[in-house]
Amino acid sequence: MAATLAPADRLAAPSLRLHHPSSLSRRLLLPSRLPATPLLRHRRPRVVAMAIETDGANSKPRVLVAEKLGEAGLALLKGLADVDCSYNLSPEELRAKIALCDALIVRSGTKVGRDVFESSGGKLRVVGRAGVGIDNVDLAAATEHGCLVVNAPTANTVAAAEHGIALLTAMARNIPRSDASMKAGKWERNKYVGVSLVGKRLAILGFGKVGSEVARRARGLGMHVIAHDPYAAADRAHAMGVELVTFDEAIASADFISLHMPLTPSTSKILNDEAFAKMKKGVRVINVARGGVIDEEALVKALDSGVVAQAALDVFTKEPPSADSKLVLHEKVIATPHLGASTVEAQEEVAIEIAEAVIGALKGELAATAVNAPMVPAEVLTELAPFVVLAEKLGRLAVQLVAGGGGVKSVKVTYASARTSVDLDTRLLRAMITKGLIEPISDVHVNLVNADYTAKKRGIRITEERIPLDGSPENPIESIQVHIVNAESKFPTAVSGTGEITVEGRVKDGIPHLTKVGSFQVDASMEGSLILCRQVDQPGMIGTVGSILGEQNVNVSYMSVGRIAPRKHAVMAIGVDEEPTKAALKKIGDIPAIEEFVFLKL
Ligand SMILES: NC(=O)c1ccc[n+]([C@@H]2O[C@H](COP(=O)([O-])OP(=O)(O)OC[C@H]3O[C@@H](n4cnc5c(N)ncnc54)[C@H](O)[C@@H]3O)[C@@H](O)[C@H]2O)c1
Ligand SMILES: O=C(O)[C@H](O)COP(=O)(O)O
Repeated sequence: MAATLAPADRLAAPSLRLHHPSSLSRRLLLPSRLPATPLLRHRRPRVVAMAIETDGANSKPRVLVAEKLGEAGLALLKGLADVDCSYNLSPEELRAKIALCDALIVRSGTKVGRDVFESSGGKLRVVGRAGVGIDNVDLAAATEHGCLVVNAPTANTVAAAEHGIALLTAMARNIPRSDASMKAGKWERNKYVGVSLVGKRLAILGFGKVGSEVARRARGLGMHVIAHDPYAAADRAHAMGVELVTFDEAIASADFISLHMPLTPSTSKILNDEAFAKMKKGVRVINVARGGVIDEEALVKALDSGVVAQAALDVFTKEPPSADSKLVLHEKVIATPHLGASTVEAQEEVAIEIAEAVIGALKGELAATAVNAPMVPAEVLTELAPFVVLAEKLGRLAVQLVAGGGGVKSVKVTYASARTSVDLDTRLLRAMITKGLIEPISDVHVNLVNADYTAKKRGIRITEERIPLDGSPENPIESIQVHIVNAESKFPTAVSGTGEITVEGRVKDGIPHLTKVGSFQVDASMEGSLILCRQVDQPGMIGTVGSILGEQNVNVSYMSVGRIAPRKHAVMAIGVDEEPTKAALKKIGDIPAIEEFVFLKL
């Protein structure tokens, strides 16, 4: 009985060119030779495999570093690539340069929009965001163009949290204004009376990496910390002495509100007129997340009305804000120019983290921290490597069996495995089957990033099923079957009893083997090219076909015959190293006992 797996929409999709599968599998097995940063060492790597084609065997990839990056990261990049550090590029300059670059590294100051991907002409393979927030990168456009986006998600967490606390305390004690007053020669002790933090209620909105580090520090200051985060685990919060509450509860009861969520369509302007109206009068707001999560006009009104007593802002909807920004100039606002990640230590760590991710991607090794591709644990990737090759070859084979070559709308993939679906991560395999299905019939380069997107765009629905097997789950997969549903075949024998074009493969001694075509069992190692014949099962067929190929100097790498019953019909799979001429193929087709035959490239 087949168990249905999760739907095939788990991949975001676009285009890194994968190398030939056999080289991909070698790459998947290669350990990274790069030094690990302390942070990376503590993390369990989640990875996505992809490989980059460069222009020639000796040419180095070219990396454009468009914003200042720490020296240690630059040094790592220079070990592999030609590095062009060009800062403060105009959008036109960036578009002009990008067509020459395999990778682009930015911080939050560079907008990497659709225009950038379009201008790259397909050369750009990876965008590295040297920081956390990827709201300045058009992820959909990256995915559609098959460009991997990686970020550096952990290296600046502490720096951002420390900056949040610095803003909170500086605001509460009027440090910036009293400092400015003193520098102006004044001594205004009564004017700058602050508020105490101890016992005050701090609401953290977004209890992720930065939010929880802020919470930890605020607890140390004696604050009562609550948090709102629809996706955070209550027990993790509880263990830190933080209570998770609803959004309304958080904003209505807080003395201080600190924002730590990403900017997304659902968090955009989450603090708006309506939200400010629910707040306790005299609340203080800190934002080191993204300017766009606050409706800045609404905040100015709330400051003017006294609902918000003070605001401390590191980030702005438009960066830099205009010189006459009412918000920045407001006397109740303290502002810093997006300095959350800007410590010496964080920038070195960020630079190393992003350089490693980009280099990994450029080498076709394991790229950690992919944002727009499924991330598969390294051990799973290694274990599945031979099946990755098999999966692509089965897809490639199946689509070549379709009459006309293009009429694929529905594909069913069946994995026979002793593993439960929870223990069998098939995203990589599905992506590679998709690659195999699409590349022979189009000029699109399919990879792990764009596989699902490309399939969807071409109207191909891919569903997955698992056939549960008894026995040891040590071998992840016993066999993979690719079924093309509702399609005519140019080799009708490939159509199984259920009416689908069916091919099945297994991995034997690390080598992918074709084990079934339609209802016929065969055993053919999947290398080079393949001739499939259906013939009357009679003596002399192997010799006849073999001598036609021999006359043409075509080397036969293997032959395998599968039959239903003696002297009835048989299917012969013949592996060939060279492509036979049309004349040779015609000669084979003209053998009277041959009923159907097809030549396939693997
Ligand atoms: N100012 C800076 O220099 C600086 C530095 C680092 C990070 N940041 C920004 O800080 C933010 C948080 O970074 P992080 O590393 O903690 O990210 P994170 O992904 O670890 O945490 C974000 C949290 O926000 C939560 N969230 C998502 N939608 C939410 C919603 N509607 N309401 C409440 N919570 C929601 C998520 O569940 C997640 O737990 C990001 O916007 C990042 O770009 C800024
Ligand atoms: O999202 C981030 O990592 C921070 O906002 C830091 O941005 P930056 O790299 O531009 O300092």
